[in-house]
Amino acid sequence: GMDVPGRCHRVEAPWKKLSKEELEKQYSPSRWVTRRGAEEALRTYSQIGDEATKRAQATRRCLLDVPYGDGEGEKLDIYFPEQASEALPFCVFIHGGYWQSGSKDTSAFMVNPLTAQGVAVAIVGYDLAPKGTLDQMVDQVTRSVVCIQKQYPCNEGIYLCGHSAGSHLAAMMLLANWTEHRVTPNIKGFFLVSGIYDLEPIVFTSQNIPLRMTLEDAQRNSPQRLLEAALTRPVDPACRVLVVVGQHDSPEFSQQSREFHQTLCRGGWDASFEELHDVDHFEIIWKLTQKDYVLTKMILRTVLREPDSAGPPPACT
Ligand SMILES: N[C@@H](CC(=O)c1ccccc1NC=O)C(=O)O
Repeated sequence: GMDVPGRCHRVEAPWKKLSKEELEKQYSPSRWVTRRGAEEALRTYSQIGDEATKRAQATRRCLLDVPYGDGEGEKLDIYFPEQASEALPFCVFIHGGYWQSGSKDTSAFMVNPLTAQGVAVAIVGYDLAPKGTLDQMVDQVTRSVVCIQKQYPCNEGIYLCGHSAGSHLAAMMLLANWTEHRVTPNIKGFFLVSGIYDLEPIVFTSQNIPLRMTLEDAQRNSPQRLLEAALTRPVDPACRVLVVVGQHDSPEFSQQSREFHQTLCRGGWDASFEELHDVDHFEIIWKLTQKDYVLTKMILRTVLREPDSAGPPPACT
């Protein structure tokens, strides 16, 4: 109908006007790569992740398969800087793969450049669909963060980084209720890379076959929707949120990131948005293996920013 000025109305989401074929294409990241074919892009992504993980395990002190729960898939890997210390910043990475592919064992992209600068990196494993549901994955990531806080109570900040579906899981931590876990993680920042924040359109694509999400499941697990509805302000106003998307991500992915950033700003979060020049959905993350890549530098600049000396000393047992 006609928009009534001054009235409260919701604009129909643009994706609802797309044909089934177009919606499927918008939510198929590999169909938007520019320098190689779809298959080759996916193969290269796995290969670079695999090599980076082998290199990290061969050259860094690490704890592999640390359980954060009783489930088979509830394990994380932690990689440490050369300089041993209890008071380290931690970057926690949640891999992508549409909640149905990928593994912590092939996702140590950022480990070498970050640990070289004194940042510990944790790579989280979680139960993929169809074994895991969205609700279970969100709970698993929540418990993995709790586990790191309990294991390293003197940490100098926990920074959550997620890619694509992993960025969705990371974003859900903006809304986590920590009180039931009897610990509040020292989360100081989020790096949300090429993520999906409104899951509703996914329900109508082939990606939903193994996920088996109902519309209610999608709504309950959409940080975009939850943040719009939340009346709460961020617990820590100093917590930074960086929302990034690749120039060659699909228009729908780009729009999801822009809208989520706007909603974060309206909710009082210290959020910024960047579209990264000349990278696609996969290059944006595999280039984190390079210390001079723009996103590697953004992460390091944020994590290594001078610690706040004005605040109270960290409660450390
Ligand atoms: N079949 C998907 C695969 C995919 O989307 C993907 C693969 C690896 C890492 C992240 C991905 N996307 C979102 O989580 C595609 O069309 O590219």
